[in-house]
Amino acid sequence: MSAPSPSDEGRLVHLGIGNFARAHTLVATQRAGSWSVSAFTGRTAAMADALNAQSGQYGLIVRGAEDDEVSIVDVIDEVFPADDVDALVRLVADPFTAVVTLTITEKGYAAGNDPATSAPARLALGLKARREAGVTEPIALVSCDNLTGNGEVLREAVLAAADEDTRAWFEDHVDVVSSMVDRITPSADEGAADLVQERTGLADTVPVVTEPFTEWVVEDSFRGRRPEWEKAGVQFTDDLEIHELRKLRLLNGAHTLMAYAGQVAGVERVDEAIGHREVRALVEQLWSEARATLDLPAADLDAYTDALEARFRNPRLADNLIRIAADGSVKLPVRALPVIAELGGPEKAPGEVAAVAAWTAWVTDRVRAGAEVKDPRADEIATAAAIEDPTERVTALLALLDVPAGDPLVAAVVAEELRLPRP
Ligand SMILES: NC(=O)c1ccc[n+]([C@@H]2O[C@H](COP(=O)([O-])OP(=O)(O)OC[C@H]3O[C@@H](n4cnc5c(N)ncnc54)[C@H](O)[C@@H]3O)[C@@H](O)[C@H]2O)c1
Ligand SMILES: O=P(O)(O)OC[C@@H](O)[C@@H](O)[C@H](O)[C@H](O)CO
Repeated sequence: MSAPSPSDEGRLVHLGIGNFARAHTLVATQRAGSWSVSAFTGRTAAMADALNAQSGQYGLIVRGAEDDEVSIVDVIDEVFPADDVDALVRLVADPFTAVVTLTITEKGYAAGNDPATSAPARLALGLKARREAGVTEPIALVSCDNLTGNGEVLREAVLAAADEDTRAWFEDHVDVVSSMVDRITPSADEGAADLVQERTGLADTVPVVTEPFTEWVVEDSFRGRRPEWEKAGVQFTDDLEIHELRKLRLLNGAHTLMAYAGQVAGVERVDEAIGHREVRALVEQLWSEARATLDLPAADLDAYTDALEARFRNPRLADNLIRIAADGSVKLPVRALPVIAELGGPEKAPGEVAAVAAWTAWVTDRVRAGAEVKDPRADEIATAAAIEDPTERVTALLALLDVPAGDPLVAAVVAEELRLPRP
């Protein structure tokens, strides 16, 4: 860990320094070279303490189907806890800072206007300070979360929390950039720290395990400085939407379905879920529906889903379904429900209906077993899942996804729950 080097061309501030940013966007930033990185945790101080104790370095294990490649990533200058709002305000106001990237999870964008609990609100305070400091160079805010139009979602969240003068200043001084990110990054397994120590000598309490595949497609809309991410294979485009939809509907859509249907069927990992005959059949069905909404050549989509299947089958990645199962109430409304609507209703989209039914069945099983459901609406989910009558229970659960009572999806989900594979 160090101060910015005199040869650095700018500073990137990252918000939400979890596993994914350390496996993907920060690796690309290291490869681009010549940029200083300051990072913030999303909520607790734990990752800041851990990374600062090892000078910002960490081990990266790229886990292929056959073997591991281990290296040290050394791109971070300093890590701050999320509640160090003064540090964020100082860094965003500093003209040397030109880019802010975010991996704050989907729910982080709906966290409201209180800087104590909302990253977009903290960013709004930083932008206010940048305006007051008279900085003229545009700063780019780059969302790297799994949301359609993630830049637009970020813009709305920041503007909702900003004061009137900053809102007026925003368009001329802030670029909000959407991006599609892809690299499956599970939680590190217990042997990861030993492997890093053995291969690199680094005593690492927070190693990262990821897959060999990596893709980052970024909207080409920066007016100010940015890292030369092209050097790391990043693609820039004027038409991001199709890249986003392809990835979110085929990869994340299948992940979401497997997360719930796989656990309901009694398996724990993604490779087990895709290897489960009936769960795999549901994934095939969901893919055929999602493909019908994507304006891409069939051959490209075949190649994409074939590659996805191989990635899901990686027997060494050990990606636990419970990781992917978090926050269903936030993801299903932007992932499954739009495909159901675009295809003309539940009867036209049984694979997407299965994803919703697998969620209602899974949360019901968890609540009744007294197990945790990680979700910003966990309390409401617990109340709804405890209802005895299946139609009333599904109605109450789907209301949390903004599906009105009496919608045809309710009956479709009640029926589909009974067809889901069980152990
Ligand atoms: N892991 C992957 O395979 C992967 C791949 C592509 C994209 N992503 C995106 O990255 C996000 C983070 O994934 P990860 O693997 O790093 O998870 P992680 O659990 O390792 O890290 C999550 C980060 O988000 C922060 N966070 C959580 N809730 C927040 C909130 N309400 N407000 C602000 N920050 C919050 C956490 O503090 C942490 O820094 C995902 O939600 C997804 O949108 C992940
Ligand atoms: O939290 P989600 O549902 O957006 O994502 C969970 C996984 O699908 C996700 O982390 C993938 O591993 C990732 O999107 C692959 O690039």
